[in-house]
Amino acid sequence: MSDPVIALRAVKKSYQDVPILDIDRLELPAGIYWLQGENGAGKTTCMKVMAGLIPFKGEILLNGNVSSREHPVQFRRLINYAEAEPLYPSFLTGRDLLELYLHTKGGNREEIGDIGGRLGVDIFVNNPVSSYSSGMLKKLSLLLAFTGNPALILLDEPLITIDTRALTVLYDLIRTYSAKGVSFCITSHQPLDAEELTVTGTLKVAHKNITLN
Ligand SMILES: Nc1ncnc2c1ncn2[C@@H]1O[C@H](COP(=O)(O)OP(=O)(O)OP(=O)(O)O)[C@@H](O)[C@H]1O
Repeated sequence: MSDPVIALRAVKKSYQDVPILDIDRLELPAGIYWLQGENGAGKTTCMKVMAGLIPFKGEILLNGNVSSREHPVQFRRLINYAEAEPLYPSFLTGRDLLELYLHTKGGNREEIGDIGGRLGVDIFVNNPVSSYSSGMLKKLSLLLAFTGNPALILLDEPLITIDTRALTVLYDLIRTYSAKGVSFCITSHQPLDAEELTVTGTLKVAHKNITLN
């Protein structure tokens, strides 16, 4: 059997000594996962931990052997994260950020250009992000999440604020990338459209733990 795309081992996360996550073991085979939980349950914290963006105790393995502890650079190259409410330095343009991501994460420039066009990011990509609406920021963050060659893409509340045309494009992108072997973990308080996406499983965050159904 193939290695899980992500495996959490004894992962603990606290903020100022307040425990938020305490996950003994979680292994996810490749697929598309819907991460559920009440407000404040720890979904965003879990994504930031998985993405290696905030300190935590324990270890996470990607593709069976890339360790958050031992191979932090390789680890971050294999996982992309789009925030629920993205914030970028206001003086940068979307193009600056895109170039930075393509430079650091790599990936197919032509493909990213095509996705930018489909999401409608190309229209405003040369403007400073300070001029973006919340939906424009969201579209940019989603585009950035598809740069590089990730094994796993974490999308935090991707359905909110984007228009219906972009939503259709996003569902199509998730299906296409999933067919190419990329896994997804998606938080959404709204149900994911079952006609657009077949999820592999649902993950529930509650009582500091995550369970897979
Ligand atoms: N930087 C921080 N400092 C202290 N506490 C934090 C911090 N970020 C989050 N928390 C706390 O951690 C808990 C989990 O927050 P988190 O944002 O992960 O929840 P969530 O499941 O994503 O919630 P929501 O559905 O409302 O977005 C909450 O109790 C929150 O108050």
